[in-house]
Amino acid sequence: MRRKRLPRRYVIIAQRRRRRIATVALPEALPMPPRMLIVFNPAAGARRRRRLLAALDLLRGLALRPEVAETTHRGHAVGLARAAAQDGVGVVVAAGGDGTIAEVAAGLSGSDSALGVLPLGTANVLALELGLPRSPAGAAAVLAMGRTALLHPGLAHHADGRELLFVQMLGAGFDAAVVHRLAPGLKRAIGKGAYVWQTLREMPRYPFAPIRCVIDGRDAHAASVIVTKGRLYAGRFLLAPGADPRAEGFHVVLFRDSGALAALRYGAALPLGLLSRLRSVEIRRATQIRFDGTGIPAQADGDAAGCLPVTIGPAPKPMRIVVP
Ligand SMILES: Nc1ncnc2c1ncn2[C@@H]1O[C@H](COP(=O)(O)OP(=O)(O)OP(=O)(O)O)[C@@H](O)[C@H]1O
Repeated sequence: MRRKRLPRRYVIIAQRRRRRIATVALPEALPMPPRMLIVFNPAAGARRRRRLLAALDLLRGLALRPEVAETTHRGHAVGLARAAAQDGVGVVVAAGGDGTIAEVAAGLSGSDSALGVLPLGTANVLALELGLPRSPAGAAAVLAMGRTALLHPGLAHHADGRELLFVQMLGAGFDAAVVHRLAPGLKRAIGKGAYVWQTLREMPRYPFAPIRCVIDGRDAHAASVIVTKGRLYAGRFLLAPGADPRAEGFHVVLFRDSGALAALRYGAALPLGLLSRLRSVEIRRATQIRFDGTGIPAQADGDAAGCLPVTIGPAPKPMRIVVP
């Protein structure tokens, strides 16, 4: 059967075995396309190169001519994005997972360039948070439309003067220990299952040393903590109802109980969406946070981020992000 040709203003956003299953209508006149750079992390997620090519096909079909730069090492995306912003590139797209998005966002921080996202990572939490389509074609259609919203990243200050920008979350304690010890090869091979495996391995050996927290000037203690910009964690799991990366401030999730059994309880409550209802879990809204606890690991947007102490506040300026 011959397939009917759609007018150019329609974009196929999902196709399975040559059968079109969803389309999206673009506005009659697309805005003048800005210069676009796609920063591609070949180490993120799985089947990423094929998915990148599918997105590029669609963007080129819409007369967009994105350039592509491939990262060669951790942290490379920061410099690539910064150079593009200084060169006047209007949209810099992070093609990878949350770690790549955070690096591109750090490079764009303070500039007028917008952040775009092609979700090619393992968990893609920010993409889920913002309702970005996971299919390469759908994400490309969003980039073509060019609608933006404000994103309010967080900035972590380490004791040695290092600063680290994060877009989704910063955790300290047990979940950070899991991230620190996770083998990248295992994550590439089995995706999110690698986190479950590593969590089970860490439970009996993590020492659960107490973390001293100062949250907007008020003291608290916890076995583990997560400062989050968004509602979700590790995919679609509900962590902090009401949080939104497009809003200012943070939600601080305090896990008060320590030990392997408590970690197991939290791990079981998360996929059931019950974490925020546990009595030993407290969620506070805040704008300035400090965590102390020498040697306790930290993670930011799913990547190892050194150890405590760390002070967290908002990034100096919000940034624009391309959204559906
Ligand atoms: N060429 C590269 N080789 C190895 N690692 C890289 C390279 N480029 C970037 N990285 C690092 O890869 C790490 C993982 O990237 P990213 O977080 O985007 O993917 P992911 O972990 O699969 O996705 P998610 O965070 O959504 O689960 C980041 O720490 C990033 O700095």
